[in-house]
Amino acid sequence: MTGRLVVVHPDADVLAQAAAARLLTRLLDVQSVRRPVHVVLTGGTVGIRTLAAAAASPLVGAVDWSGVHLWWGDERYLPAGDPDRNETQARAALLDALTASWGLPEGNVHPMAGPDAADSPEASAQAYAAELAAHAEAGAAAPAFDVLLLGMGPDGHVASLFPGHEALAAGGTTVGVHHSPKPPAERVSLTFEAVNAAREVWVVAAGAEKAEQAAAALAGHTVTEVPASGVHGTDRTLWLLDTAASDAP
Ligand SMILES: O=C1O[C@H](COP(=O)(O)O)[C@@H](O)[C@H](O)[C@H]1O
Repeated sequence: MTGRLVVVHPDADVLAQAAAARLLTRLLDVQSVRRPVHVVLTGGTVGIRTLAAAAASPLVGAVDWSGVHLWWGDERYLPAGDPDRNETQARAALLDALTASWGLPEGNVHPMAGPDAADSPEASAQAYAAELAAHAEAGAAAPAFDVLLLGMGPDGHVASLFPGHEALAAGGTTVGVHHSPKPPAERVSLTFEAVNAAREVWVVAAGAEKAEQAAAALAGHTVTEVPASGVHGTDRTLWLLDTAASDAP
C-alpha cells in the first residue's frame, strides 16, 4: 500500500462536485495509458451526489465511455428497478445519461443481481465473483480497479461490510450479507480482498454524524470496530471529506 491523502472540502456539495471532477479527470488520465478502465461505484448520499455532479459536468463528454466498465462495491438485495437499489439510483443520477448520450455500452454496466435474478444473496455474490473473474487479468480474481468509490456509514461501514459482522471475515471477492443492521437486511458486497485489489480507493463522506468514525478509521482502529479502517488502494487511498466529517469531537 502506498500514499494516503485526506482532502477536506467546505461542504457536501463542494465535496461531490470535486469528487466528480477528480473522477472524470482520473478516467481521462487512465485512458491515456490503458484500456479498458474499471470503476467501482458506491451507493449512499455523497456517492450518488457525486454521480449526479459528474453527469452535469462539461468533462463528462471528454471521457470515452465505450472503454469504461462500471461495477458496484455493494448492493441491496432487491429486485431490478427498486428505488432503494444502489444501481437504480446510479442509473438515474448518471448511467442513463451515459448510455443514452455518451456511448456507454449496457454490457459495460455490471450490476449485482437481486432476488429477481438470483435465488439468494450467496447466489448473487457467486455470479458476481464469476463476472469479476471474467474481466480480470490472467491469474487475478478481479480487475485491478482504477478507482473504487466507497461511501462510509455513520457506524464506519463501507460497501456492505458492517462493524462486528461475520461478512468482514469473508474470503474471495464477494459475499452474501444477511442481518445487515442497516435495511435492507440482505445485501451483496465486495470483500476486503476485492476492494483492496483496487489501484485507487476513494472514501467519500460528509456530515458531522460521520466524523467520529472517520477519525477512528484514519487513526487505525480495528476493522471489526470500524470497517473503513481496512480499505486501501495498491497505489493510493483518498479520503474525501467535508469539514463536518473531518471535525471529530
Ligand atoms: O447502505 C449503504 O450505505 C453506505 C453509506 O451511505 P450514506 O448514505 O451514509 O452515505 C453506502 O456507502 C453503501 O454503498 C450503501 O449500500
